[in-house]
Amino acid sequence: MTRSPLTTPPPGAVVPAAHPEGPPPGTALGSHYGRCFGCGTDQPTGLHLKAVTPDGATVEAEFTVGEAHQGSPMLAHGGVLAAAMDEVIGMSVYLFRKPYVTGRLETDYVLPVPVGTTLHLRAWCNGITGRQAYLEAEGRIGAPDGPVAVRAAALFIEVGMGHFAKHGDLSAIATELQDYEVNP
Ligand SMILES: CCCCC/C=C\C/C=C\C/C=C\C/C=C\CCCC(=O)SCCNC(=O)CCNC(=O)[C@H](O)C(C)(C)COP(=O)(O)OP(=O)(O)OC[C@H]1O[C@@H](n2cnc3c(N)ncnc32)[C@H](O)[C@@H]1OP(=O)(O)O
Repeated sequence: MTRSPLTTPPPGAVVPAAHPEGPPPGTALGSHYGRCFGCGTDQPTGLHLKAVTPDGATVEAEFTVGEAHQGSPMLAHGGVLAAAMDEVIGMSVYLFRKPYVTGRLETDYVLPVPVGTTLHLRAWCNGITGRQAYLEAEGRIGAPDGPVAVRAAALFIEVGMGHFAKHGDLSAIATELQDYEVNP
């Protein structure tokens, strides 16, 4: 992965263990918010990522590139692929039971991805220090050990739930998120 210093964990960053109250290995993660573009089942124009955590600390997901995801004829749009990487990385950091937002997302596009392809996505944490979490993801074509088409590195910033209340929709948060540590 080509990455900038901004997404490279500094010395002293620690890779957290699975949270003791997190989902057990093998759990399907479902959607954190029904209208989410990445994973929401109530979002007709979304990516509908389906994710599982194999170990409580990383995420695996599948994303099938559809007709609506084209950038050039019958090939996936790079921004859509970046959104899929953002989503799977976001799912992985939320396993640590604190709210984070994407601060920076870097993407390497390695292979073209034709419409109809199922990308096998995997995301993991390379370290956390203070409010900064350093994460990485890859998308492989057709199988978990298929050729790598996309790689991403990200910096996520921990925020309090007040971030979503202040900038978003407080009532939706209250309805959808009863399961996360709340740090207003
Ligand atoms: C139903 C409701 C849903 C609510 C969700 C709640 C919980 C979620 C639960 C489950 C979710 C599961 C899965 C999630 C799936 C997908 C997730 C997708 C994620 C997204 O799609 S999310 C949308 C896009 N995202 C934004 O909308 C962020 C907009 N942005 C801001 O809101 C601020 O910008 C913020 C908060 C980032 C920082 O602001 P701030 O004032 O709090 O902090 P500050 O600026 O002081 O930065 C502190 C330190 O981070 C460094 N830093 C900050 N930003 C940096 C950058 N870009 N590059 C390099 N370094 C950066 C500084 O340099 C400083 O470093 P230092 O400490 O060393 O000085």
